[in-house]
Amino acid sequence: MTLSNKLRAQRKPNSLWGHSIAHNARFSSKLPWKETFSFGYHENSPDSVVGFFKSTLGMDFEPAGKVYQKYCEEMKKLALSITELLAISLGLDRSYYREFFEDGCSIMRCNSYPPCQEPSLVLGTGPHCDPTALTILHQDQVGGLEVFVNDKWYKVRPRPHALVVNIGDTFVALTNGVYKSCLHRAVVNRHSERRSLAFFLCPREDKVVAPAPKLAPGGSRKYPDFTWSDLLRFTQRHYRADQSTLPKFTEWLLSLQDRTLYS
Ligand SMILES: C=C1C[C@]23C[C@H]1CC[C@H]2[C@]1(C)CCC[C@@](C)(C(=O)O)[C@H]1[C@@H]3C(=O)O
Ligand SMILES: O=C(O)CCC(=O)C(=O)O
Ligand SMILES: [Fe+2]
Repeated sequence: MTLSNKLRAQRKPNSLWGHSIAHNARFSSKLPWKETFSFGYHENSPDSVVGFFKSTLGMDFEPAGKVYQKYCEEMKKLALSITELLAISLGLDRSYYREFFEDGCSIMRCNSYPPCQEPSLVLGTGPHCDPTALTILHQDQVGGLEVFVNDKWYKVRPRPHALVVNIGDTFVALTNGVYKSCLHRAVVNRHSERRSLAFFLCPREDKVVAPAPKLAPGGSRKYPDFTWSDLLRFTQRHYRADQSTLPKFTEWLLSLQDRTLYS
């Protein structure tokens, strides 16, 4: 993407969609050493991705838009199939989460991590759990994704034709904490640019995120009901997603409800 196209596709304030360099329009410190290009995918609008590419980048990008449209269609199918396995693992009907997510608008993000002369001083993407439900990541062969397990960072080595799948915060709340979201980050290197494609499965914005009754015996709830729109807005306007997004969001939401209750 040329500089003029990056400027044309620049992410607008309070919008997730478009091109961003280090998120410098949103953050003033700990800027991520990366560029991103993000857009939404909704299977009910079959040319939404192609339309976005053409409108933000011009007619020359129609072929690329068609490729990403097809990619998103396949990622959505795969993500819904993975939710069936997760439902079965929890003793729920296999279509339980498929029905919850199938009419959602997912987020597609292209990450580019330029090489850095001082890689130990920066991070491509800082430590975080994805606020979304499920992430399917395709990374190139450069390497840089790391997960935090048992108090240590481990490299997730790239494997040709393999995808990385991780659970996000929304799925934690949907399972009342039975599943945990994966803490991860992306480091950079001195010599090569690294690229990754992240497909984030999300429910429709007005869907209420609440666990199946079977997962909250006796009404024992770890998280309040919320909509995906509530959590998305929290990450875009109030809090930079990190390893504590869900507890901080819960605190924020309950304080809002208290204020509303007693105002
Ligand atoms: C809902 C989202 C917010 C982020 C993009 C999607 C899912 C992942 C989130 C993010 C990548 C987590 C790390 C921090 C973040 C600010 C980033 O580095 O891009 C997050 C995204 C965002 O807020 O734009
Ligand atoms: O690029 C990667 O390997 C990870 C990116 C990521 O975690 C994200 O975009 O949420
Ligand atoms: Fe992530």
